[in-house]
Amino acid sequence: MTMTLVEGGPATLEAREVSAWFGDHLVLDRVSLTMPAGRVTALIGPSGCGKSTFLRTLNRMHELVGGAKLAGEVLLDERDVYAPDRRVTDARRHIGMVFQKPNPFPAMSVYDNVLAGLRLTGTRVSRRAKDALVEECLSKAGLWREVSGRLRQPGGALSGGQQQRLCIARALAVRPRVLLMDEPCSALDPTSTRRIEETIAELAAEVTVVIVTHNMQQAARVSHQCAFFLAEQGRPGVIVEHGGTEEMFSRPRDPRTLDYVNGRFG
Ligand SMILES: Nc1ncnc2c1ncn2[C@@H]1O[C@H](COP(=O)(O)OP(=O)(O)OP(=O)(O)O)[C@@H](O)[C@H]1O
Repeated sequence: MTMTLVEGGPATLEAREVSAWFGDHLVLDRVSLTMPAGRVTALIGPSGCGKSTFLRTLNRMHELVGGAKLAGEVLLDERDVYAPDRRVTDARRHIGMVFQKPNPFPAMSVYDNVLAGLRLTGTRVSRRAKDALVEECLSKAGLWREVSGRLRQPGGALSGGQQQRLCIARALAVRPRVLLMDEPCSALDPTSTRRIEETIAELAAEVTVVIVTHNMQQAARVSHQCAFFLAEQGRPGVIVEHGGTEEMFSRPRDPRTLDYVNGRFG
């Protein structure tokens, strides 16, 4: 049976009073944030303040950790991704993720890497549709021109930056409505970083992007809005302030935000 791929388009993601625990350790305390459709939201803040944990609550990856708990709601276009009738695989298909370290399947071809997510979701498509999808996703990830002649080579043979763009292409192939990126450039050289940033800018029109970054220039370059997380003196992480990126960098309301974006701590 051949199914057509479900078309999505960017969705608004809204976290309402999200708290997260590892065992008894509360690491996020009632965090609320709206990540608007088709925009890039950057999560910034010092190490250990809960940015990655927050990101993982958004597509139900937090619950994969033994002993992890969560309270609050995450709404994808107003529907709770944690609703009892909502399948966890649906949440993860609609809300894709790209990790800090590029993680393509190293022995699998570039072509098959792009399509790997379709297998996991059980989506079957014709050969011609697969070819078109591979080209489309690699193009959107800014990689097509570099790899169009080596689609049968293993994913592990690409450079680190190319591998990360391959992971972006793989995430796009299941047509997510939101793409979560956890420090996607931290393992990459400046040229590859620039390519990924260009890719993010191009993607924003069709997928909502939420990116964790320690690089303030990167946050300023790629995001439309920022949320500043902080966990003070052993307390759980909270959002101190969020708003338009330009405003957050030039005239934030909270002095701690100003200190952080100017590199005075963290
Ligand atoms: N798997 C885990 N088990 C137990 N505690 C964890 C786990 N993952 C994270 N934590 C704790 O949760 C808190 C938030 O960590 P998290 O990784 O979300 O912060 P972060 O802001 O993303 O940090 P960084 O910028 O260094 O990646 C920290 O105190 C961390 O030690």
